[in-house]
This record gives sequence, structure tokens and C-alpha cells, in this order.
Amino acid sequence: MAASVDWASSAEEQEKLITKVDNINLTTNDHPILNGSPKTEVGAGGLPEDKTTDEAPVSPAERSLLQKIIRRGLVENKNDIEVQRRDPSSPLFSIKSFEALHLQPQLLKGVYAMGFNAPSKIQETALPTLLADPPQNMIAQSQSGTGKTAAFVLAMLSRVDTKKDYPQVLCLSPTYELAIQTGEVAAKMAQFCPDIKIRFAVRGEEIPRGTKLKEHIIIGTPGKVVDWGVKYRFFDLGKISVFVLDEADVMIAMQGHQDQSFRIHKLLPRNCQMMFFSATYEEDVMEFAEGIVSDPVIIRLRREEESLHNIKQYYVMCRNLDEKYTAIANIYGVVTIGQAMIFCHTRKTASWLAEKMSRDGHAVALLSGDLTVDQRIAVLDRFRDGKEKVLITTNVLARGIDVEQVTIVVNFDLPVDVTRNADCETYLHRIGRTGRFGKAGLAINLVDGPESLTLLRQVEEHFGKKIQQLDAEDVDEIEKLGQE
Ligand SMILES: Nc1ncnc2c1ncn2[C@@H]1O[C@H](COP(=O)(O)OP(=O)(O)OP(=O)(O)O)[C@@H](O)[C@H]1O
Repeated sequence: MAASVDWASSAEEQEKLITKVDNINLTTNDHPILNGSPKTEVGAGGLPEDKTTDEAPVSPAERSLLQKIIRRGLVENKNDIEVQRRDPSSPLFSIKSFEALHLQPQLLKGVYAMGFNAPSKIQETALPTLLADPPQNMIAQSQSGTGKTAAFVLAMLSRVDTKKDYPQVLCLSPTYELAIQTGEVAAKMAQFCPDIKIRFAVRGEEIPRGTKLKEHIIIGTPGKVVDWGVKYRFFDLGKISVFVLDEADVMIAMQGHQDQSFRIHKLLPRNCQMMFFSATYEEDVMEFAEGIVSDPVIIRLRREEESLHNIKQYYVMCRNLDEKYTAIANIYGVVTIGQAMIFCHTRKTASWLAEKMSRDGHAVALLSGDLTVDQRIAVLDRFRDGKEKVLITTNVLARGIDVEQVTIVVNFDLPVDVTRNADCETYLHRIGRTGRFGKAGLAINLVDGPESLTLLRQVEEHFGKKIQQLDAEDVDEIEKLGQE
């Protein structure tokens, strides 16, 4: 039987939690790491005895750096994130501090150095279970951009035993870009844990036959991990103690990924801790996941909670391709804040649009499966650095990619599944490239006929949320959106 944690709480419970939050109300001045001297003695095994007040010894220089980072975090995150944290219905709602999550002191330092002040709802709900002993399996769902990566990465890092020099933690991601991004988050979080070693198992990484990997954590895509773990035995899957499936629903739903993930899963030891994370779960995928993960704790969203309120959704009626292009150009001309991602159905449309926009003098980048992996990472890095304001892409970047400054997502084509119906999961992942961690975001869908209008209606029905029409010619209206 699966234990289940529900987000919802009664009004009375919510009131109690709000009072608790008010009492905690951490500010820079009363931040224990920054201002307090260690309150706990280090006990046997190097861990403080009272874990709720865990504190790492911090040098004056580190303290000053952390102070700067946290102050900056508080100022930059002003976009009512602190308000959202106090709203029990928000995915950012939290009552705990990171100290209360029993993280190792060096990881806690890493978390603060990343500018994280307090855990999000998924982090504070999942981490106590993920770090408990004996290890518990988990299948968890939380909206896009709410900190799932940080949650499972912290759990992965916490489970590493650096005295053993072989892979113990394995994390599978559906794409090259996502594996690299997760590895980068892990490296940042582990910046004060120099003994933890991470290895990417992705296209382009080649190692000679007979090699025995010594890194503690492997992060990769299913195909490469099958090569390294099943075919060539560069590491022993039988010694993996933590297995993470990121974007678990697509890993299970897509035939190729599913076969490979199962080949890996079959060789894992029986007591290996399983962590499945995703922003979306279809009912049948969920059932399947429950079938392969024994006794999981399940964290599930209700359908109406899946789409985020901080992402405003609109659609624009267009008659043909030219009008779609004009709509994009109008929006691009008016809304200049932040960056935009434009999703097309095919590589062909994506490159046509990129070429046309470039010819018209717009600085756009194009990322599709046509590029080599090095080119893909280079394009993404340039976009992250803000060198291009617009990134045109296909479903290859629909999931997981985290670029904080993305304020607009445009669906040049609405996503469809193999039955030509709306692919609502992909829709949610695509629009989730904006509105990261409570920021405001805008999603604009271009509709060019009855077929795509039907898709739009299917999306509305699926999430029980109306998508407003926008007149792309009406500069005032678009301007208003930008200001909002
Ligand atoms: N506790 C926190 N405080 C502040 N920022 C955070 C916190 N946790 C995560 N973030 C930031 O929020 C952003 C989104 O987090 P993350 O990528 O982990 O979301 P996700 O739930 O995995 O999203 P997706 O479903 O799209 O994969 C990142 O930029 C991350 O650095």
C-alpha cells in the first residue's frame, strides 16, 4: 500500500501553519547561520546532536559572502515570493527552514550560497521522507519551477558515502541538456563537499573499455547509462543505493526511454531507494510507476493545482502562417522585458521562423535536435547569458530547462500527441519554462484555424482553466501584459 501526502489542509490547519510561519519569519538579521554562534555540540559521527539547529562553522569571510548572497536574494526575489511563501495554497508555501530539514552542514552551506532562503513546499515535504532511515521510496509531483531538482539533488548528495569509491547514486534524465543542468545544480550544492564526485553519462562522453568508474554520482540519459552500466559494466548497477528518475512520466511513457530505464531498473538492488519526480502524471503512468516502486510515499497534485497561477495564459487568433509571424513580431516589439522561448512543432518550422526573424533583424537563437550536443549546450549557454533574447525550439526543450529570466513562452504551434489531440502534459511543461519559482510569466498560444482552436479548448478543459483571447494588433493591450 502506498502512503499518500496531500497538499490540501483544512482552513483551521492552514491558520495554524500561517501563525507558525509568522513566528519563524527568518530575516537576514536573525538568520542563525549568519549571526548565531553554533548552538549545538557535534555528536558522534560528526553530526550535530540537535539537528533542528544544525549549523556549519562559518568563517568571517564566508559569513560576509553569505550575508551578501542572502541579502541579494531577499531583494531580488521581491516579486512577492515572500508573500507566496505565506499562502498555504502556493507551491512555494513553507513553514520550515532548511536547518529543520536535517541537512548535513556542508550541504546547508551550499544551499545558502545558492541564495535559497527557505525550502519550497515540495522540498520541505519530500526531504524529511527522502532522508529518513530506513530509506523510503517516493513518487512525487509538483508544479514546474517549484524546486523538485533541488529536492532530489539534496537527497542524492546526502546519501553519498565518500569512503566508498564507486557509483552509489544514479539519476536518469530524458535529455542531454537536462542531465547537464541537473549535474550543474548538484555541483553547486556540493561546492562545500569537495570529496563528492559526479560523472555525466551522456552522448559525447567516451571512456575506454575496462574502465571502472570511481565517481559517487552518475547523472545521465538512459541510452548512455545502459551502455555504461549494462553493456560495458563500467560501474556496478548492483551497488546503486539511490535511483532517481527525473521527468518520470515521460521516461515511463516513451517507449525507447521506458525500455532502457527498465533494463537499468532490473539490475538495481532490491533495497535501492527509488525517487520518481515529475510536474505531470497521467493516471496510467502513475499506476505503472506504483507497480515498479515498492511501497512508495506518493505526493500528488490535484488536476486544478497543476497549472500555476503566476503564469498568465492567452491565445491569439491568426488566419495563416504569415499572421502568426506578425503576431510574434508585434509581441516581440512591445514586450521587451526578460527573455522568450518559442515552441514549434517541427524542426522545419523552427528553423524557418528563426531565419525569418533573424532576417528581420531580431537576435534569436535556434535549438533543435539537428544540432550536435556541443552546439546545443553552446546555444543554451548563450541564451542563459542573455546574449539572445529569444530562443526558438521544439519539444526537445519543453521539460525541465531552467532559465530564470524567461518571461514569455509562445506556442507557435500547440503541442499534439500521436492521436492528434492536445498533448496537455507537454503544454504544461512548455509554459512552465516561464514563471520559475513564483515569478510572473506569460504564455501566448497562436491559434491558426479550427483544428488548433480545438486543441486549445482541450487544454482549457483538461486543466479547468479558461485561456483569454488577446488581440496581437492591440499594442496597448500587449503593453499592459508586459507591465503586469
Ligand atoms: N528553496 C529555494 N529558494 C529559492 N529558489 C529556489 C529554491 N529551490 C529552487 N529554486 C530555484 O527555482 C528554480 C526552479 O527550480 P527547479 O529547476 O528545481 O524546478 P523544478 O520543479 O525541477 O522544475 P521543472 O518541473 O521545470 O523541472 C531554479 O532556478 C532554482 O534555482
